[in-house]
Amino acid sequence: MSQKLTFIGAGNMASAIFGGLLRQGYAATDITATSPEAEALRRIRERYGINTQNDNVAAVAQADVVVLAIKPQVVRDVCLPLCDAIRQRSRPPLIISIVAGIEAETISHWLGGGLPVVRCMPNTPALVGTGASGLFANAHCSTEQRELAGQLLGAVGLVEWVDNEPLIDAVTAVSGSGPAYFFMFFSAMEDAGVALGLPRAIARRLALQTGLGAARMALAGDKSPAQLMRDVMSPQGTTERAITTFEYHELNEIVHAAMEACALRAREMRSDFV
Ligand SMILES: NC(=O)C1=CN([C@@H]2O[C@H](COP(=O)(O)OP(=O)(O)OC[C@H]3O[C@@H](n4cnc5c(N)ncnc54)[C@H](OP(=O)(O)O)[C@@H]3O)[C@@H](O)[C@H]2O)C=CC1
Ligand SMILES: O=C(O)[C@@H]1CCC=N1
Repeated sequence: MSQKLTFIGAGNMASAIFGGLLRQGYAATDITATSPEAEALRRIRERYGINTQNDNVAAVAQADVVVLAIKPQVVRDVCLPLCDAIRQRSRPPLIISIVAGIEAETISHWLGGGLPVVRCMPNTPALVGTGASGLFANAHCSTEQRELAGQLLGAVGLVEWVDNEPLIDAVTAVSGSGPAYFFMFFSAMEDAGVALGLPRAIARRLALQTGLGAARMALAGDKSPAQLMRDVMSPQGTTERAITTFEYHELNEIVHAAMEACALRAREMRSDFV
């Protein structure tokens, strides 16, 4: 994979992906990131050793792959000025958009139309090589471009393809935003552990290790998470009491409502920011 990658935007998610790629041995000299903030670019250069640019037009000129890693609010204003630079290319770059909500066709249109676009919904654990990304390729993508996008995101974690673009909103609700749900749950477990008398540092380590162990165990075996939950519950034991309490407070309904709201917000962004 010696493709020239340009990240438009060098924030949380871009640095999680290029940080993960660098950890996998991707050449720093093949990665460029852009930002309007000179100070942000200096920090990125110092920390990651990649190329930086404050001129998006110049940064896309030589790129094989352009990763759009800016906020949905600014994506239109960032894309429109890139249109000429992309049109002038004999072979247009592959566009990978990680922007929540905004459709591949809209992005292609803003960049000049008829472009190969892979919409990707990654997540921040990409930074530690344990990301989970959902990908959708538009009809202009070649098999090689699909494979390239899969390899790039695959270097930082799990890749799952969907063949229906609206499903990217569902991916956003499960894995794109998902790390935040677990961080919230870990934080709540830590606080509850402290309330029960544990030192905070110990409560945190126990909660995090338990999450890691539970995920590893579920991934390693054939049992469903629901079955694994039942396996922990001894009749009339402690876990049963905890699970009954979660059920009484309708945890399942809360999770459904939160994830529906998440997917709905992704859909709303199409009208808010287009
Ligand atoms: N964070 C997450 O967990 C995930 C985010 N996403 C998507 O990734 C995208 C980026 O999110 P995230 O990384 O969290 O956001 P950040 O705010 O951390 O990063 C966005 C970056 O874009 C920069 N930027 C703003 N304007 C321009 C411009 N004209 N040219 C180049 N760069 C510019 C910002 O610079 P400055 O700060 O100076 O304005 C900032 O560094 C979003 O569209 C989001 O939907 C997808 C999956 C997960
Ligand atoms: O909150 C957001 O809008 C982005 C998209 C998925 C995760 N963060």
